[in-house]
Amino acid sequence: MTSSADPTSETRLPLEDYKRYGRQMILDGFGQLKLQQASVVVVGAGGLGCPALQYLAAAGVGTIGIIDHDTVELSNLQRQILHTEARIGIPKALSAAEAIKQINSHTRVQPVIEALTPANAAALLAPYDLILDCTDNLPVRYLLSDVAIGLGRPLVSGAAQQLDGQLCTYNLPLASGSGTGGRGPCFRCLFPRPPAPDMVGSCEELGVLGAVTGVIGNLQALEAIKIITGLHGECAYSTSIRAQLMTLVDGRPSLLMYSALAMPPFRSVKLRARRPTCAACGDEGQRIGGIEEIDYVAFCGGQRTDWEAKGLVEGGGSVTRRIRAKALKTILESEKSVRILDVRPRTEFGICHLPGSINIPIKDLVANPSAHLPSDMSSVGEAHKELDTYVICRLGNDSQLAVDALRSAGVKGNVKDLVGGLRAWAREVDESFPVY
Ligand SMILES: Nc1ncnc2c1ncn2[C@@H]1O[C@H](COP(=O)(O)OP(=O)(O)OP(=O)(O)O)[C@@H](O)[C@H]1O
Ligand SMILES: [Zn+2]
Repeated sequence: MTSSADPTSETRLPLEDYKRYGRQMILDGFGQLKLQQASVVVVGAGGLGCPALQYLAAAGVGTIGIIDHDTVELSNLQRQILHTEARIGIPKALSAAEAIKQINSHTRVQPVIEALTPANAAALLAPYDLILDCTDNLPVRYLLSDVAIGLGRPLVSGAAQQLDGQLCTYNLPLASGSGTGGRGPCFRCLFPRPPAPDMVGSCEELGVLGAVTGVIGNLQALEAIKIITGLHGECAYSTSIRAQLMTLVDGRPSLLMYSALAMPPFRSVKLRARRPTCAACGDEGQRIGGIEEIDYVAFCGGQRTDWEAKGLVEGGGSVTRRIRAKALKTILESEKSVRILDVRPRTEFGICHLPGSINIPIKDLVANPSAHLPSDMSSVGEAHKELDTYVICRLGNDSQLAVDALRSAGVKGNVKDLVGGLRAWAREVDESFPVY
């Protein structure tokens, strides 16, 4: 009998593993033992983390860490496929751990119910060979990139929103002689400055299709498996995955972009080499300093409080320009004629809307306010036409922009927007109104 299916390994796999993993072990150059000896940490057990965890566990990664502070909600189940109706309300890290143990009872699963922060990141991530960024926000993306450099770990980063996604591996060890300083670029090399906060939206605000996060999460697991097993390039077989990572990877990293409706749906952009002046990984230039001291949220332009971000409070706007749901209800129940302008996209208006409301999507309204107004609103100044107007949207942010646009177009009369949007309407006035 031969000593092992992995010709260079010193240790043998348990007998049943030949059966379990045989389909992948016969792939050219595949190192099952390396997967078993590897440890991978997945930060975020949401839309990307769930599919990634599922494939990592099924493929036989020996140790898997799961870091997430959040709990399972009903709105997660459309895409966060490891969680179930029965586990709503329990921490995602525990729910995902339970699910992957059912797939592979041999996996050592290490759930951590904590948010990754500058203070705890290095300690939480250090035990692992490889890091997967499956989170959904920019401050954590920068934090993970900086910590990955400090620890010398590759960082497989995914992002998905609406029908699009991106995949990129940062700090990837390159084959010697590639002239790129031994490692691929970090996130800061490519994005030294974060985009303006207004350019960044969440899945809650912009939407996302579950199968799209599935595509990117799967690709993250695949990248991790390629790096660990040596499929990424010429591999000097070693029982120590960390030692191996220093030498094995061949080829330049690239950014993979996926767009479900495009043809072809995948595009790949070769990344520039590591920037010598990068504040995080560069040899020259200013260094970022101690990670624990960095305020990543402020670096990314600050963060509106949750309440403000969700449009539930007045924010900077004047109170006289806004109305609360209960007050709007009283007005609608009175004899007074008013105009309700709903500025959500047409698809959302089609899902549900208030009776008698008119739909003018915010994009159309802002692009050319006077061209898209209801006909009686464009003839400004005629007293009898000056109906009171109430502008509504989903969360109460776009409606504020719409009021500004209407005023700048010269619309007079009483124009207010609904604080908290239709979300507040459902909560405060009509519980039967759909929340989405
Ligand atoms: N600093 C962090 N540490 C650990 N986990 C994080 C951190 N920041 C974000 N996450 C997690 O990353 C995951 C991102 O997944 P996703 O966006 O699909 O979920 P979500 O935030 O529940 O979605 P939704 O926007 O619909 O509420 C979430 O589970 C979130 O809790
Ligand atoms: Zn860098």
